[in-house]
Amino acid sequence: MLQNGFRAALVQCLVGKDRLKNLENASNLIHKAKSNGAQLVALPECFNSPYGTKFFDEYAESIPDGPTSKMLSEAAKKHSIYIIGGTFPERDDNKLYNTCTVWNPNGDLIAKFRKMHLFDIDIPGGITFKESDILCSGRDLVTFEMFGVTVGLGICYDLRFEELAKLYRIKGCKLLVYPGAFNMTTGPLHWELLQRSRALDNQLYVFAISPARGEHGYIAWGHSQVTDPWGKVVAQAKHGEEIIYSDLDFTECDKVRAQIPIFDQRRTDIYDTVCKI
Ligand SMILES: NC(=O)CC(=O)C(=O)O
Repeated sequence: MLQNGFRAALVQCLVGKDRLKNLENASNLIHKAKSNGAQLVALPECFNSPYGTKFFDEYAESIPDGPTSKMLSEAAKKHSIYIIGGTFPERDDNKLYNTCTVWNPNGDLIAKFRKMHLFDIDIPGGITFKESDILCSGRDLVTFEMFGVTVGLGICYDLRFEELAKLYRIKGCKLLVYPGAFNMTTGPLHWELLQRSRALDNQLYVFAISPARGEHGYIAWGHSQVTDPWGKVVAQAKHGEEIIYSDLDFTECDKVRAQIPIFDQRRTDIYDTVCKI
């Protein structure tokens, strides 16, 4: 255990159409990350299925009953680590969600976050995507504790919404984790910039974990990334299958917060960010 934090591994796995192969591959990469000292392993958005509205229904599982939950729970327990299980389509009460699950070293499900802002965009000549054709959006901010640190969850498009990140900062988070699959249109300009912005605005670590870039269907940008509370990119993957590691030191959050105290300097007498839950 590091003195002021822990070692994290971001697993940028390649995802195909075969659910069981996807699970086996993720499980092998989790094993590898643990062998390299990871205490937290994080997976990408839609790691058990291709990313696309036509796939969500077919690959959806109820949580924690399906094979994807089972693999994540068993891997967390076997390796005695925390796992942020990327996302997979969740079925609940005949509705579908894009959902992130978190598992503790006993294999228990300790958090579940449903994508709050659905990815509905239309860039002519670039990309058109409408998650809301099939998915419902989540309504809850979700945090959990690990090694004394409060962690907040978001998924991909949620990264674009500063209000969500600010609410997590207000709730005491020092790490925000976004499994995400940006694409070849938005990825080059926005992926790194958005993560650095959320990290700098809120003076916390940000993780974003992408699938590796495939050749068919929705092409993910890749470049999974760790950004520190100063807004510096401290680890970044290329676009293929890869694991990146980062030794986190949460005293960096305390330092930047003390040295540049923007949180206490906010003019909440003029404006405010209100958490309604
Ligand atoms: N896939 C997403 O949810 C978001 C994305 O690709 C983008 O915001 O760009």
